Amino acid sequence: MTEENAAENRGEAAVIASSGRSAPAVAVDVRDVTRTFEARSGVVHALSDVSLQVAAGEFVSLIGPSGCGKSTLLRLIADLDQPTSGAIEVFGKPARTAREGGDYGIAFQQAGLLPWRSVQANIELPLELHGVGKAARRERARELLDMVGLAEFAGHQPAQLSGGMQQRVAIARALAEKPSLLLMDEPFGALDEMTRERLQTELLRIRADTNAAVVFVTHSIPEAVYLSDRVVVMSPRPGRVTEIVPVSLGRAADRDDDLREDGQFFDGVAAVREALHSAHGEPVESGGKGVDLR
Ligand SMILES: Nc1ncnc2c1ncn2[C@@H]1O[C@H](COP(=O)(O)OP(=O)(O)OP(=O)(O)O)[C@@H](O)[C@H]1O
Repeated sequence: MTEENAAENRGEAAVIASSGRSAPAVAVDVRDVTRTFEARSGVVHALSDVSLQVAAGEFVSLIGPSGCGKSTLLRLIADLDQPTSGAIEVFGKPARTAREGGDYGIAFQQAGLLPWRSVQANIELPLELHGVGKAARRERARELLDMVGLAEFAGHQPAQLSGGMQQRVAIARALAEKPSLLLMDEPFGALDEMTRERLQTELLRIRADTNAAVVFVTHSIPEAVYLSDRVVVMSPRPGRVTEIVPVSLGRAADRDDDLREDGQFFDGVAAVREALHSAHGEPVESGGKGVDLR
């Protein structure tokens, strides 16, 4: 794929950014990052010399076997943890500054909603923490509830919603501050296949509307291919980036459910599958630990 095609796939934000008229073209810049943990059993080398750039407006998935450091990398980008060595910048700023400035929203596998707050109050929470006034908070929450199709459930408690609905609330909350970057760690991992597909399509639409860059951790190859501009394939621990597979399925706004039965989609799935198996040093026929080949 040519750079122009890649830029086109990444969407307008990257194009605007590369022309120098808008925000920095690079949303995330990870340089030579290593993370080791001191565990009881000894030193755990979670990440080794990882470098990765994500452009503004680009959707990048991280895929690799269980324990290869995907969540660790996401947490480092989010400034929830610090690298042992190396550096991370988010929109040209240290990760901490980006966190304090609310430059990114974050969503995990468990929706993580506060059970005692209503759906609307959960969505308003990041705005409340940053001192946004009541009327503005309410208006933004209403917009987001519309966006994720939950306007009627504003006053419900999280426990009254299904898992998929709760995850939509979590995505709405992550979008509350109009972040230019979304960090998502297996956000659809706990959902049934139908709900998962629906939310994938919804995420594509939200991304087309907001032009946010996304770093998305998943175990599912089809999910990574359906959503991404590029799929970053990681090796078993210590996690390294072994290959970056470009996906040529067009802009988020042009992707829909029919794509799941398209030859180009299957080609993308095959390319990621092969890259994963090379990273494991395994023949393509066998399943990789912790990776969903469906
Ligand atoms: N706080 C910690 N202390 C010790 N070891 C840790 C810590 N956090 C992560 N690890 C180890 O680092 C490695 C990478 O973990 P991480 O959760 O990033 O992997 P992952 O690729 O996200 O795994 P999975 O796909 O199973 O969620 C694992 O071996 C894990 O046990």
